Amino acid sequence: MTTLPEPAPRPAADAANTGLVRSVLRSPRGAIVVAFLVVLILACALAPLIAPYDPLAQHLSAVRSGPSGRYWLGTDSLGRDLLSRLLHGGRSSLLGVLEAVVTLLIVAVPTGLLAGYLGGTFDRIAMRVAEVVMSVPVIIILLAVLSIFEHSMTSAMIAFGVLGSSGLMRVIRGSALAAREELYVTAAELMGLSRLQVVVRHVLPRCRGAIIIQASLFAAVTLGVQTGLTFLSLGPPPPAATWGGMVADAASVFNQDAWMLVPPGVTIALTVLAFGLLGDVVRDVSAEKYAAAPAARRKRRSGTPDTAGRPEPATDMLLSVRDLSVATDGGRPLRLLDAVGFDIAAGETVGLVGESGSGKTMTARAVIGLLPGNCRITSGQVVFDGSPVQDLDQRAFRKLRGRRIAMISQEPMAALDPSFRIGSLVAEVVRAVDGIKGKAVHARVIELLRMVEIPDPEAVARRFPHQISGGMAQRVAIAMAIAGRPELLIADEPTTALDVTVQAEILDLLRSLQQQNNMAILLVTHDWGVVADVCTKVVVMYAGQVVETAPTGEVFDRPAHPYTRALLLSSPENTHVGERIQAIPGSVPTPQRWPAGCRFASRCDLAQPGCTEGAIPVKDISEGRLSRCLRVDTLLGGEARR
Ligand SMILES: Nc1ncnc2c1ncn2[C@@H]1O[C@H](COP(=O)(O)OP(=O)(O)OP(=O)(O)O)[C@@H](O)[C@H]1O
Repeated sequence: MTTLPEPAPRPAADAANTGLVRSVLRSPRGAIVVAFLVVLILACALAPLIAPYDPLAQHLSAVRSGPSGRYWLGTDSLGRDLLSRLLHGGRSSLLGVLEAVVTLLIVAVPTGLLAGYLGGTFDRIAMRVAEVVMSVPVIIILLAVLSIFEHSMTSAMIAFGVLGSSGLMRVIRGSALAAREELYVTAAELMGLSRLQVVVRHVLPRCRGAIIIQASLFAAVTLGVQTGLTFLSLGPPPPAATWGGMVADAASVFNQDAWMLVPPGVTIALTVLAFGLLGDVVRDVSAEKYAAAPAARRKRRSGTPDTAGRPEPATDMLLSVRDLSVATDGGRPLRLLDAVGFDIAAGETVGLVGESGSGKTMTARAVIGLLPGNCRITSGQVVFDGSPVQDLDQRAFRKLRGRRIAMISQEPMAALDPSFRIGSLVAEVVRAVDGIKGKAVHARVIELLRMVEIPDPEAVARRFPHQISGGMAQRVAIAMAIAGRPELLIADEPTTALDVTVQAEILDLLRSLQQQNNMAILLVTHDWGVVADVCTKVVVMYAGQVVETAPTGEVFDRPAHPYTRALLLSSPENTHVGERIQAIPGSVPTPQRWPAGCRFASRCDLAQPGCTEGAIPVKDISEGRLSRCLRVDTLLGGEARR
């Protein structure tokens, strides 16, 4: 194995991994806002210690005195010290804001995360409830609460937090929906992490920026509402010091003494501004961070694998897929996989081949129990090590996934969460699949990185995903996949995103891991070179069906389906320099347009009228060879025109 080149550091992406708090503090606006809020909160919290006077004490000899050495901000109409009242009033105001924001977060964060991540019924119910809550007139509810719990600002603020939560819930749901599409979230699921672990570790951090922004804007609005309520004497009754009450006192004597309005007015305005600005700063910093992070999104795929033939699963096989059909949910289900079937023996490498859209990925995902949310298995069986697994619920499947069956994808970089160091990502999987803790985890992480032949694993473990090369990222993804010592590894085009030299290294690595661990591999690929290199058997898929199954050697010599033959002829490996690639005319029909009869007929030069008249049965040609073609005898007899 050749040594991997040292990856060039990519400084532009460093920001992506800097802590959000540190990034906020580094921005001048952020530093000023945070400093202001910290000083204000501390001053109000320490009011009993630092306020110069009792906020209720009346100094009748100094009524409306204006700022002076004795009363820094002056006094009100009863001679009470404005600074002391401001500090004490701030305690109840800021406490009220805290109560509302905490309520908001308690209600909105879990609901939004679960609605976005789980989708389905929970999402629909949560969204309907949110719509109802949003349509409720807030001020009426607050007045009702205050009339029931007289002068209880805490009750009003909790009610306000609940009423405000639907907005934040929808924002978080949107972020969670987007995060759910990230490859690294899928990868975490594939590695066997529980849903809670995936949500807390990979989805929640993606929503963190949105949560902070919305919470700080909500704090600004809450302060305004609360001041309004205390202004109307609906909060703590006089003579208690409140910011709204101070504004009300000042307003009543505004014509005689305008100054009294300045201390509470400026404090309220600055505090509202600070909360609002904090949200802005967090938004800007988050935008920079995510602009720097890898933007790869998981592409939605419509897959259709197949294999038909023997109705009974082979009991001596590690994996036996039989008549597996997958369709979309909903009123008009759309069939995406049609009676797919194939077997994989322990330690065997099977290539799943076909053009884009033929259903390879869907098959792979059905095997590992992670179909897209809108798809489900409608019939057939997936038998793993003798037990049917197609009906297992997610909890039961998680015991298999990452442990006995693992998967790696074609975009390793996108499968690694950019916010965590490599060591931490691998450790997370090790903890989940091995149940070990402490120093043993680090030792296993290094062992795994060594197994995938990463030079200087200690150093690589400390790097972030953007600081390693694509080839090294794929090695890390393989290390995570083999952490649970799987018996079956599904590799979905593991080398597509890599350059040729690195492709060869990764294939070598897969081959050597397979030999060391007797691990079976289902290799999804477009590349006949890869098939020839590592696969013992080939399953060819077209438009949601398996059209041919054959030992690798035989498929190259004598393809038993016109589609396989056309695929081979269109492969660059079969084209000589200066020769045109023999592209297959037309394209794979989408599941909406699958024709009756042979789905390849419109592109096939051997097609005859009988080919389009009805479903084509799978023919057993010889030991290990199946073909879904009526003209297979002609094809194998060499009468084909090309
Ligand atoms: N969630 C989905 N809902 C509806 N159709 C889907 C969904 N995912 C995939 N499909 C459809 O299923 C078919 C097979 O898709 P699949 O991704 O399995 O193909 P593939 O052979 O793996 O292609 P590629 O090599 O491009 O990944 C496509 O027609 C695709 O549009």
